[in-house]
Amino acid sequence: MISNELDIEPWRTQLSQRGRVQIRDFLQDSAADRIRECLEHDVPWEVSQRADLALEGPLPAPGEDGALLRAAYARAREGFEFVFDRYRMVEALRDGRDPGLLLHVVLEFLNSPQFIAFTHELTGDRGIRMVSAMAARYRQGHFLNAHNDSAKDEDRAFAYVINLGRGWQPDWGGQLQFLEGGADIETFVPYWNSLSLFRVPQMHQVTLVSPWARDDRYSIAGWFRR
Ligand SMILES: O=C(O)CCC(=O)C(=O)O
Ligand SMILES: [Fe+2]
Repeated sequence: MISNELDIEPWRTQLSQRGRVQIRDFLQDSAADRIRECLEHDVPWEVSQRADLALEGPLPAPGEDGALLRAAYARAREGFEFVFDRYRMVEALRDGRDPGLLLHVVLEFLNSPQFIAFTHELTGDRGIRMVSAMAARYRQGHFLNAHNDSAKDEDRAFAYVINLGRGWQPDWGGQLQFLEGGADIETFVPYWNSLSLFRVPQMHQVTLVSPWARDDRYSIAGWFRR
């Protein structure tokens, strides 16, 4: 599934020195295409909002989610906020939902001995023993404000994002932006089939996807966990 042309060494060095790296052309083209097809056509998406605001009912159709977005923007003025669509891969596989969905195979691959060995080699952290995953779809106007990915009940060593928005352009928004003291220190544009990887905890955000973005910002993301 991972590109055969990937030379890990320079990325390992950059990751250990800077704590973050973006690797282009990460998956084999055919794997990226197939996963993207699944994300676009087969995944039963749900709205992801702050848990204390759990939205009732079905996902609003694109263009009919204006009220939801306006309310989230108002709350974002006051504190941490996010809106995007997600599919919880770990829970879905565990609960036997959506049999035959390609994402189940992806989750199994991410937890295969081969991929865990790859995480050890790339990060130098041999304590990593599992990879969590969720699929995400940021449509126009979606965002995820600053947070650091630390969790009380999970030992997250690194966060990863496999980006599957086609032909992504810098002016389409949806950038993964790293922050220090409230200022941006580095920005990763979510280019097609790139892997963004960074040490946790680290402040970061996903900026608003532009109204003129010609694709949705699809991704598979999660954590390399100890
Ligand atoms: O999609 C991204 O680039 C980052 C997503 C993220 O920060 C998260 O889901 O915690
Ligand atoms: Fe995050």
